Amino acid sequence: MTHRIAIAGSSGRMGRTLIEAVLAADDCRLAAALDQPDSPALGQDAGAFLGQASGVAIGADVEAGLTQAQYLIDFTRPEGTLAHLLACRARGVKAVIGTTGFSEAQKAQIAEIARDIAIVMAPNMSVGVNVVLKLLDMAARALDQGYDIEIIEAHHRHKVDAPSGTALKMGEVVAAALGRDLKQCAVYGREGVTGERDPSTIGFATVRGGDIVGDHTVLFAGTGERIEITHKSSSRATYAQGSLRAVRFLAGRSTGLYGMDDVLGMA
Ligand SMILES: NC(=O)C1=CN([C@@H]2O[C@H](COP(=O)(O)OP(=O)(O)OC[C@H]3O[C@@H](n4cnc5c(N)ncnc54)[C@H](OP(=O)(O)O)[C@@H]3O)[C@@H](O)[C@H]2O)C=CC1
Ligand SMILES: O=C(O)C1=N[C@H](C(=O)O)C[C@H](O)C1
Repeated sequence: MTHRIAIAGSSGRMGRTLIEAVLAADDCRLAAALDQPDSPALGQDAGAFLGQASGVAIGADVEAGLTQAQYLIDFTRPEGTLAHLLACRARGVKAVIGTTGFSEAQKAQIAEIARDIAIVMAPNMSVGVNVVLKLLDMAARALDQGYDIEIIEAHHRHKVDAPSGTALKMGEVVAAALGRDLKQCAVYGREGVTGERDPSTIGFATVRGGDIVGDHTVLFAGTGERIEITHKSSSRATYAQGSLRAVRFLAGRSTGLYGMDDVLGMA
C-alpha cells in the first residue's frame, strides 16, 4: 500500500526532515509540499535541498495540495495547523499533527474536527519519549511521598514555545499519576524571594540555546537521593519516523483523535 502524503511547513526544520523521510520510504509518496505564501521556496522542487528531484514543487495553495493527498503531516504553528485541518476535513484527508503550543480552546477545536477525520496528535513522535512517559507514570506512583518534582527541558535557539509540548505532557502524566491537576500545581520558572518550595507543586525550567535538538529531564528530588529520568534527542529523524508510523496507523482509521501511545500500542 502506498501512502500519499502532503507536508506542511516544508521548508521548516521538521518539514525538511519529513520530506527526506517520505522520499526514502518505500511505502510513502510525496503528494504535496506546502509553505507560506511569502516563502522564497515556492516553486522549487521539494527535494532540492537534498540535491534530489522529487517531482513535487513547493506550493502555498493548501486546497490544491490536498487534492492528491490521503494524509497531511503538519509541524508548523498552531494557527497554521488549525487552518490546514479545516481544509483536511473538507477533503477527507487524515492528519498527523506534531505542532506544539496549542491553547485549550485550540485543542478542543482539534478534538471536534477529529469527529470527522482521523488525527494523530502528539507533542513528541519519538518512540523513546513515549516510553519515558510510561516510565514517568510508574516512577511518580512509586515516589508519591517525599519527592519534589521538577521538569527541565532544553531546546535550540529558534524554538518559539515554552515549556516544550513534551515537558508539558510529562507534567500532565506525572500530575495524573499523583492525582493532581497540572493547571493547579505547575510552577513555571522562579525569581526573587519565592519562599520555600511547596511540595505539591511541579516545577518547570526552560533552557534555550544553539542547536540543541531536544533534551528533557524529570527530577524526583528526595532526602538523601535523586532520581533523574532523561531523554535526549540527537536527530529530528526520530520524530519523522514516528510521524510515518502514525500515517500507517491512520490507514486503518476513518475518524478519531489518537496519540502516539495508540500508534505504538502502549495506550
Ligand atoms: N511532535 C514532535 O515530535 C515535534 C514537534 N515539533 C514542533 O513542530 C513545530 C515546528 O517546528 P520546527 O520545524 O522546528 O519549526 P520551523 O520554524 O523550522 O518550521 C515551521 C514551518 O511552518 C511554517 N509556518 C509557520 N507558521 C505557519 C502558518 N501560520 N501557516 C503555515 N505554515 C506556517 C514555517 O514557515 P515560515 O518559515 O515561512 O514561517 C516553517 O516552514 C513546532 O511547534 C515544534 O514544537 C518539533 C519537533 C518534533
Ligand atoms: O521545537 C522543537 O524542536 C521540538 N518540539 C517538541 C516539543 O515542544 O516538545 C518536541 C521536541 O522536543 C522538539
